[in-house]
Amino acid sequence: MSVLDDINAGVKEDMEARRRLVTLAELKERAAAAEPALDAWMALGGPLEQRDELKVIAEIKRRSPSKGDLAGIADPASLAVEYADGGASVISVLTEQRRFNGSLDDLDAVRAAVNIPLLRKDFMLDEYQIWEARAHGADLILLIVASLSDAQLQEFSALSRELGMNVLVETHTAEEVERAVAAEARIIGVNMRNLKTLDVDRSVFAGLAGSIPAGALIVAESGVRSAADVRDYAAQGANAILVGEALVSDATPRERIAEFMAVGTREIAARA
Ligand SMILES: O=C(O)c1ccccc1NCC(=O)[C@H](O)[C@H](O)COP(=O)(O)O
Repeated sequence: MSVLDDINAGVKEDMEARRRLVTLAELKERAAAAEPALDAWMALGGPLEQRDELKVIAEIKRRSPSKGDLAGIADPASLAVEYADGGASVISVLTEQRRFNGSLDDLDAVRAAVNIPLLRKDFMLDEYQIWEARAHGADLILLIVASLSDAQLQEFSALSRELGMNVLVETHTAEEVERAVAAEARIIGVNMRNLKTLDVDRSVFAGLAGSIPAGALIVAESGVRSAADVRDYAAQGANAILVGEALVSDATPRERIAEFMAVGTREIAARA
C-alpha cells in the first residue's frame, strides 16, 4: 500500500465515524447557516492582469508523515492571527487527525479568529467532507488528483463551487496536470513532495508549472524553506506558495511571511 493509500484508508474510517455522529442533513443545515465563503481566488491574485504580488498560503501543521512532530501549536487561532498580520492571503488548516494531528476544531478556532480565506487541507474523498468543510467555515478545499477519478474531480469541484468555495487542485506529475487542466481547475498546486518516497524535489516545479495555462493560478507546495526557494518558484511561474514546516518551526513567522512575499513579489515584477 502506498503512503497516500494508507492515509486515505485512515481518513475514510475517521470520516465514517464522524458521519455516525453528524448526518449529512445536519451538515447541510450548518452549511446553510454559515457566513458565505470568502473569495480565495481573488485573495490569491485573481485574473492574470491583476497578479502583481506573490501570495502566501500559510499552514497550521503540527506533524507530518515525513517529519514527525513539527510544533505543538496549542493555540492555532493565535498562530493564524500572526500569519494574517504577516500578510498571508489564505490560511491552510490541516484537519487530518491520524498523521497530521489536525482537526475540525482547529478549523473552527481559526475561523473565529481571522477574516481571510481558509483552506481546509485534508484528503477529500467524499462529498460529506466538502459539506463538512463549508459547515466549518472553509472557503477553499484541496483536491488531490492522485486520489481521485476524473468523475470525482468534476463532481467535487462542482459541489464546492455550488457552496461558494474555490478548489486548489493538487498535482505531482505531468499527467496529473493534464487532468487538472481538463477538469478546468482555476487554482492548480504543484506539490514537490513525492507521495511514494515523501522526498521533496524542487526541480519538478519548473517543468510542471510551464504546462499550466496562463489563466490558472499556480501554487508551489511543499519544501519552501528559504528566500532562495521562493525566488526560484516565483521566477518559474508561481503566483503563490504554500508553506507549512518553515513557518511552524520559525520563532517569528510573521516576519518570515513578509520576507517571502517581498522576495517573491520582486521576482514577479522582474518577470513582467
Ligand atoms: O508533509 C508531509 O509529510 C506529507 C506527507 C504525505 C502527504 C502530504 C503531506 N503533506 C501535505 C502538504 O501538502 C504539506 O503540508 C504542504 O505542502 C506544506 O509543506 P511544507 O511546507 O513542506 O511543510
